[in-house]
Amino acid sequence: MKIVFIGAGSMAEAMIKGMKNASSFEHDELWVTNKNDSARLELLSEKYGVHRSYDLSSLLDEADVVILAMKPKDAKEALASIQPHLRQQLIISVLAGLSISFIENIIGEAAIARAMPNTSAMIGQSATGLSFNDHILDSQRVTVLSIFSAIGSVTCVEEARLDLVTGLSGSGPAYIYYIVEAMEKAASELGEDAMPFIIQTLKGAAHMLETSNLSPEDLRKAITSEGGTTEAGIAQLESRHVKDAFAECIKEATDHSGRLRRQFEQIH
Ligand SMILES: NC(=O)C1=CN([C@@H]2O[C@H](COP(=O)(O)OP(=O)(O)OC[C@H]3O[C@@H](n4cnc5c(N)ncnc54)[C@H](O)[C@@H]3O)[C@@H](O)[C@H]2O)C=CC1
Ligand SMILES: O=C(O)[C@@H]1CCC=N1
Repeated sequence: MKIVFIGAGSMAEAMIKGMKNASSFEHDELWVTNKNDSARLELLSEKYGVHRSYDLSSLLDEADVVILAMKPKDAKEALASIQPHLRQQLIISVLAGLSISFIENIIGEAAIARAMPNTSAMIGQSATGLSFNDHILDSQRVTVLSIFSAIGSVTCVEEARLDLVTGLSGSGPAYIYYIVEAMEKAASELGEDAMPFIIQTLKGAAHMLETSNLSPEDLRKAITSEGGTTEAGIAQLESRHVKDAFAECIKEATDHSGRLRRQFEQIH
C-alpha cells in the first residue's frame, strides 16, 4: 500500500513513527509532503525511511491512502492543490474540527474517514475516535481501522461526537503533561528522582483504572485516609475549584473544535 501524508508536522510524525514501529506496515510505502519545508521532509526521510516529494502528481499517482495532516487553517488550500490528482484514493483526515462534508465539497465524491488521534501514536498508544462517510468500502474501512489500531486504541463514533473526542483525548495528553509540570515543580527537591516517581504514579493509576472495577471516585477515596495527607492535599484542589477548571478546559477545547469548523469551512 502507498500511504501519502499531506502535512509532515507533529501529528504526521507521531503516526509515521507509530506505523513504522508496527510490523503490519513494514512493507508499505509511506510518503510525505508539506508546504515548503524541505529540510523537515529530509529529516523525516532520514529518521523513518519515508519517501518525500513536492510533485503532487507523482506523489498521489497510485496512492492508496491520502492522510490529511495540515492545520485546519491550511486545509482549503491543501485540498484544492491535491484535488486534481485524486482518483479512487481513500482519504483520511486527522484535522481538528473540519467536517467530512467540507472535504467532500472540495474534492468531490470520495471514501473519507475522519480520525481524531493523539501524539501518543508515536509509541503505539494513541486514543483515536473515527467516523466514516457513506462512500467508504468495507475493505477501506478495514484499512483505516488497521492504521489506527496499529498506533493505539480505536473507537468508532458519530461524526458529531468528534469535537468532544478532540477536546478530551486529541488534546488530552497536553492536560496530563500540564499536571506533570506542576508535580515536577512541587517535587523539585527530589531532583532527577522526581520523574520516575511521577511516571510510575501515572502508569499505576492508569492501570488501576483499566483493570479494577472501581470508579475514579472510589479509587481516589481508597487513598484518602480520614485526616491524612491526601485529604489535606485535595482540600487545596477543592478550594481552588480545580475539578471545575479541568472540566471547563475540556469543554473549551471541545467548543474550539466547533469554532475552527465555523472559521475555516466558510466558503469564501
Ligand atoms: N498535534 C497534535 O497533537 C494533534 C494534531 N491533530 C491535527 O493534525 C493536524 C496537524 O497538526 P500538527 O501536526 O500539530 O501541525 P503542524 O503545524 O506541526 O504540521 C502541519 C503540517 O502541514 C503542512 N502544510 C500546511 N499547508 C500545507 C499544504 N498546503 N500542503 C501540504 N502541507 C501543508 C505544514 O507544512 C506542516 O508540515 C491539525 O489539523 C491538527 O488539528 C490531531 C490530533 C492531535
Ligand atoms: O491543538 C490542536 O488543535 C490539535 C488538535 C488536537 C491536539 N492538537
